[in-house]
Formats: sequence, structure tokens, C-alpha cells
Amino acid sequence: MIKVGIVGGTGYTGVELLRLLAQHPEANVDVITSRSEAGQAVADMYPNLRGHYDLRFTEPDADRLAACDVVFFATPHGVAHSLAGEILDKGGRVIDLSADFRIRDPELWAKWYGQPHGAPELLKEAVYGLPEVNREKIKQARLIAAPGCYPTAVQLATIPLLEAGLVSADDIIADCKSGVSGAGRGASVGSLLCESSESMMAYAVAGHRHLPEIQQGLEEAAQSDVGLTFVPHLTPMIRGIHATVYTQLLDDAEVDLQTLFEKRYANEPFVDVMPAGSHPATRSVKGVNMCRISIHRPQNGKRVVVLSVIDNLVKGASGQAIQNMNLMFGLPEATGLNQVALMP
Ligand SMILES: NC(=O)C1=CN([C@@H]2O[C@H](COP(=O)(O)OP(=O)(O)OC[C@H]3O[C@@H](n4cnc5c(N)ncnc54)[C@H](OP(=O)(O)O)[C@@H]3O)[C@@H](O)[C@H]2O)C=CC1
Ligand SMILES: CC(=O)N[C@@H](CCC(=O)OP(=O)(O)O)C(=O)O
Repeated sequence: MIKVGIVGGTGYTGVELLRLLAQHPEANVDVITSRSEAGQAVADMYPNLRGHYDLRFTEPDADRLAACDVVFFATPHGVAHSLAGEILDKGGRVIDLSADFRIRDPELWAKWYGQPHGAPELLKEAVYGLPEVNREKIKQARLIAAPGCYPTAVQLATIPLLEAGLVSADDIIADCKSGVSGAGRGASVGSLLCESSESMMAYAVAGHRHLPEIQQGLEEAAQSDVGLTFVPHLTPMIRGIHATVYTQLLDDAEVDLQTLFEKRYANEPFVDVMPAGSHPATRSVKGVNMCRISIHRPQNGKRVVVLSVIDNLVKGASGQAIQNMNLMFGLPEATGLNQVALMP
């Protein structure tokens, strides 16, 4: 059994880790931290977990966490900077769901996150945890930077086109919609029912902190600079990301984009390339570790439109983190991740 520690167990990604790990046959949660709820039983705070956990929140303690085989950080950015190094030094492994180790350049990170990078010495060994790109590195890693929710949906939609050199890398548009849980449990007034239901709005159009993360991943795939316009929107749903990616074919050559995507993801357990002409809905991935994609070429012109949906809390966070854990510990990649999406 893998002994698991979770830092930040009261947030949405923390409780989602607990929900998924409750059904994982090879992992057991030993330590779960919360400073505000220390002493409280996990199942008292989250009744969906009654009967699954006999565990209480504790204060974060590096020694107790390092005694686990792997520690998930489900915390705001900056927390893993201060604790991950100590856990690694004591022999633990770390999967960070926050943005702390996703961007390789510490100066760029500092610019977008508005504070100095707290652990630049760890960046060399941090592996970006997108299994569809970095599977072999993940298997050897001690420190995983789990990708953000928007970056997961956008990169999976775009990477096959850039790897094949078929589209113009200097003009990519990612128009994205997110459910409100993406803002976390401690979110501001804008996430209240009265503020966010029956309405939809764009935000951070001038620049969202996921922009440099997406750009980094797309530039690796393209092996060149990438020009990206990323516009996130808040939509009145609890879970889900819908990304619509617009790119332009470099020439009129007859290319079978459907086959390109099907081949690229043929062996991927958690990417579903849907039949040509499909329009995937966010509810088709609700609660599951899956990205469903469809590829369109309207009127057979040069414009390529790729639709990509994930559950922000699963393939966009906690499910993907467990997928990484499975790879790090030599387990079948889909262990504990075979749920079926909720309908309706
Ligand atoms: N929500 C989403 O869809 C996604 C979120 N993420 C990222 O995952 C991380 C967690 O997100 P989410 O679950 O939404 O966040 P929440 O705001 O819902 O929860 C944050 C958790 O971290 C704990 N925490 C806060 N500050 C500290 C600290 N200084 N030291 C230790 N623990 C702390 C909190 O508990 P307490 O204060 O009691 O200790 C709480 O349990 C964030 O970095 C987020 O950006 C990534 C992908 C998707
Ligand atoms: C709806 C909403 O507010 N979404 C969040 C998503 C950020 C997030 O989850 O951050 P990381 O993936 O970087 O950890 C936002 O736009 O800030």
C-alpha cells in the first residue's frame, strides 16, 4: 500500500483527492492537513466521505508528511515552495497541484505570481506532470508539478497540431470556459450563487497566470515560439472546463486531422478523440479523469477548431495527480481512475 499524505485537505482539490483515493486499491491516506480544521474528523466536514475514512485533519508537520511515500500539495501557490524541499530531503516524494513548480523560469514565475520564487533550486528536477507528454520522466520523478486545469484542456487540444507542424504557431486562440469550483473553496464574492449563476463573463483578458504555462507547453511541442491569445470565462456550472482552440492550417494540403489526433492519442487511457463532427459536453466528463476532444475544419477551410472538455477537479487537478502517482509507483496508470461520468 502506498502511504499518502495530503496538505490542504479542506479545499476542493483536497476533498477530490480523498473521493478518488477512497476507491484506489493500492493507496491509503495516512495524513491529511488543515490548519483551520485541525482536530476535526474528515467525514464530519465532508459527509460524502462517511464510511470511507476514519481520519482527522492535523496541522502540517514535515516529519509526519515525510514518513508518507508520497505527499500531495492541494494548497495555494507558495506553500509547496516552503515545504517540498524538506520532504524530499527526508526521502519523500511530492506531487504539487499548485503552480509552484510548473514554470521552469523562476523570474517568469515571479512576474506572474507577484512574489519571488521560493524554491528555484528544485526547478531542475521538477517534472511537468502531463502524462501524454512526459510519461517516461514522470516514472522517474521525485517532484511532480501537476498541470493547471486550463493548461491541461488547451495543451491536449493543440499539441498534436503543433508536433506535426501543420498549423501556424504564431496565432493560436484558446477561448475557455470554467466552472466556479476552479476558483477554489476560499474564493471571493464573485463565486457566490447570486453573483455567478444566470450570467457569464470573461476575466483576465489582459493576461491570466495560466498563459505562460500553456505557452511553455505549446512551445515545447512546436519547437518554436508560440503566439497565444488565452481568454478564460467564468460560467454558471460547478465543475468543468470547455476549451475551444482556434488555429490556422499552414497550407491547403489535404490533411486528415481526425486520423492525426486518433493516432497521437491511440494509447492514451485518458484522452478520448470523439467521432468527427462531435461536440463534447462538459457533463460527459463530470467526475472522471478524461479529456474528450473533437476536431473541426469549418467549411473545409484553413481554420481548425478543436473542442476539449475536462472536469477541472479531476483531469484538471486531482485525477491527473493520481495518474502521476500511479506512474511514479509502477502501477497500471488507470488504477483507481475508471469511474463513469455522472449523467445527467
Ligand atoms: N480548483 C481547481 O479547479 C484547481 C485548483 N488547482 C490548484 O490546486 C491548489 C488548491 O486548490 P483548491 O483546492 O481549489 O484550493 P482551496 O482554496 O479550495 O483550498 C486550499 C487548501 O489549502 C490549505 N492551505 C491554505 N494555505 C495554507 C498554508 N499556508 N499552509 C498549509 N495549507 C494551507 C487550506 O486549508 P487550511 O487553510 O485550513 O490549512 C485548504 O485546505 C491551488 O494551488 C489551485 O490553484 C489546480 C487545478 C484546478
Ligand atoms: C474559475 C477560476 O477562477 N479559475 C481559476 C483557475 C486557476 C487555478 O485553478 O489555478 P491553478 O490551476 O494554477 O492552480 C482562475 O482563473 O484563477
